[in-house]
Amino acid sequence: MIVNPCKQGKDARRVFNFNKVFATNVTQEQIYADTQPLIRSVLDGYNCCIFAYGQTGSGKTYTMSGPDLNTDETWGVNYRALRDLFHISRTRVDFIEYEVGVQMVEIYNEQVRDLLVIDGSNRRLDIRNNSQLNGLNVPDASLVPVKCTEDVLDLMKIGQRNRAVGATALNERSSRSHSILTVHVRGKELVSGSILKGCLHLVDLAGSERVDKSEAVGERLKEAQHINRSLSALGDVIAALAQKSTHIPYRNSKLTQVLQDSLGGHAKTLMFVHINPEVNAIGETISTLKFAERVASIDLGAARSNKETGEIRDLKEEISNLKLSLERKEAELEQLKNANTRGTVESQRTRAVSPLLIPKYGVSASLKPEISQRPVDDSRNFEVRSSSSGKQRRSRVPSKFLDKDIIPRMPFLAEERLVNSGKPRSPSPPVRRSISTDRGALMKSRVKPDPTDHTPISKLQLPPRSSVNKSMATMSVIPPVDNNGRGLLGSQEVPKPDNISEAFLSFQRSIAKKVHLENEDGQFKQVLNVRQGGIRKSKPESKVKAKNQLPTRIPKSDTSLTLLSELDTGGKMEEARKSDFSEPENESGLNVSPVNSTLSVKKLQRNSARNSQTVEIRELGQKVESFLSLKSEQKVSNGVLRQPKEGSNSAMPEIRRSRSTPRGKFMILP
Ligand SMILES: Nc1ncnc2c1ncn2[C@@H]1O[C@H](COP(=O)(O)OP(=O)(O)OP(=O)(O)O)[C@@H](O)[C@H]1O
Repeated sequence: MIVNPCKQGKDARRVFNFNKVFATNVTQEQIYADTQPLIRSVLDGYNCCIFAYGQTGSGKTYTMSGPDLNTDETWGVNYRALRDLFHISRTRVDFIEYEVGVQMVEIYNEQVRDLLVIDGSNRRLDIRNNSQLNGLNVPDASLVPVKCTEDVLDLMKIGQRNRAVGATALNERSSRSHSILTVHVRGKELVSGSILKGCLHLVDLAGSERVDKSEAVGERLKEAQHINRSLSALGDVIAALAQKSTHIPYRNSKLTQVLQDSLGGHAKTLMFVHINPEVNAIGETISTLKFAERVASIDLGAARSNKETGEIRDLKEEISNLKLSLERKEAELEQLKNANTRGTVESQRTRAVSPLLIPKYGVSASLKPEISQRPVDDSRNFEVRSSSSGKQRRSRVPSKFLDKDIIPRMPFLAEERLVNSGKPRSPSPPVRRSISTDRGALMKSRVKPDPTDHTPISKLQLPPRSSVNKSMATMSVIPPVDNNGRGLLGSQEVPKPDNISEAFLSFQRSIAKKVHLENEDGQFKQVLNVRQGGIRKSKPESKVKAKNQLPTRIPKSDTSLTLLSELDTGGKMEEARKSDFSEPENESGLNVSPVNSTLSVKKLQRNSARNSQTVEIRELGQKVESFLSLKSEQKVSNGVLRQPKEGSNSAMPEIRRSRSTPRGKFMILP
């Protein structure tokens, strides 16, 4: 209870609640007695923090360090704590092996300085709040191992000599900085091998002061401002912690940064609050006690021991090793990605150059489907189909589509620019030009020809056109070439109908051989049935064989063939089929006159002319008409209808050619 003698009644009394109140007559040993459990906790692997707070001249340094180091009776908490620490560690020597190290820093004018230096250097130190450092918030500060109390005393003397102290009106030896003595303890349990890590922060804060009372000017005033500011930041942190705020403003001062783990972590924290018993200091006393009351309301939760069992340590080591391994793998993966990106771009260009790798209709087992099927000049679509991710897409995009942002950074294209400088470009169309330019560049980079030879890609000699007279299966691997023997690289052309017709005619011949009609009349009927969409009904075997030869195209082709045939002939073709053309199989055909047959063929001719196959259908009509005329003449002359065994072979190719027309046209549809 604080009694203000200047006031009367209730206003003169203020009551505060604390864990312990020490009167002016208590000894240093009595004060330390309540602190000792924390020291034991440090040896058990806990982090602890003891700091002294109060206005200037209130006795903080007296409590923490003591007035005289030469007399152990007046030793403060720091020495007593370390003395106890060594004493307790010695009692555990059979179970735990301890190592103790000491750091001592000060925060002066918002700068962290090492107090355990003997060369007088005032090096600024950085603060790193990392729980892995286990209290080493200032890792660059000197960490001096100590074995006994004498070692600690020697270090304390060094630290006190280095600490900034100045005389003010309130304290002739006023601490102008916050002093932090950190004791690091590491214990190893001899039986289990477990590791205990604890640290103890012993903090002697600089005292808050009213500048008008301390009469601080100049450097003292600046120090006082820094001190008050940092203590205000400490008050903000304490208030935020007390209110369980989501944001704790640790970073507002070096002091709160250094003490972050102790204030808001899993440490055991004790605060000595010093007040000045003088009546004229009652204002500062009441404000200090209010602050202390707030600090006392903070619930830090359960403290946590830093004890690592053998398993945990092994797991941590394993995690650490895995992290290192993962980092290495990621680095390797990154290198592979970079290499793959370069390789893919080059490979893409390589494929574009080779005529064997870009057939429009060919199928190569070594190629991916999207590559073999893509239209050569549709590189953008190809890219979309062949890429599953943006990265791949970017790496595989042909350069002509990305020349605005990627090409300038590619060295081999820069090389190309040098090669092509001063040379006119190929006169080919724009689309082909862009493609041929890339290919030409790549060819140069791969083959390394004579540097004076800058032949455009459009003039490259590609393999000559292969024969198409074998079968459709061989046709599928034919490199696409035009009539001049050049490859169809980058061209939007489609093969000319003549070539396809020839190729398809070869295929039809092959089909015809496999069907192997026994006689020419059978062949004749076969042709007619095909023309009228009846091949599936009359000769299902031939269709099956055809399917076996064309695994992908035939089914579609057959369907379309039927549709096209019906479209070509219409219902009138049915009449033609029932009339003269079924004559060899139907005895009633004897009644059909040549005139009717000719009329039927002419009707077929007219219907066909309405469609796109006019020329070939007309030719077919003419051939059949002449053939029927010949038959009519024979029939008239002999009076008996004979099957045309002789000479029919010579006419068959022509008829087959007409049969192949719709199928061939279907095949070249894109
Ligand atoms: N319990 C005490 N018994 C006797 N003297 C004391 C006691 N506490 C403090 N003093 C004396 O009061 C004076 C100021 O004490 P001290 O320097 O410890 O105050 P401080 O809070 O550290 O001040 P500052 O914040 O300015 O550093 C000292 O001369 C010290 O000897």
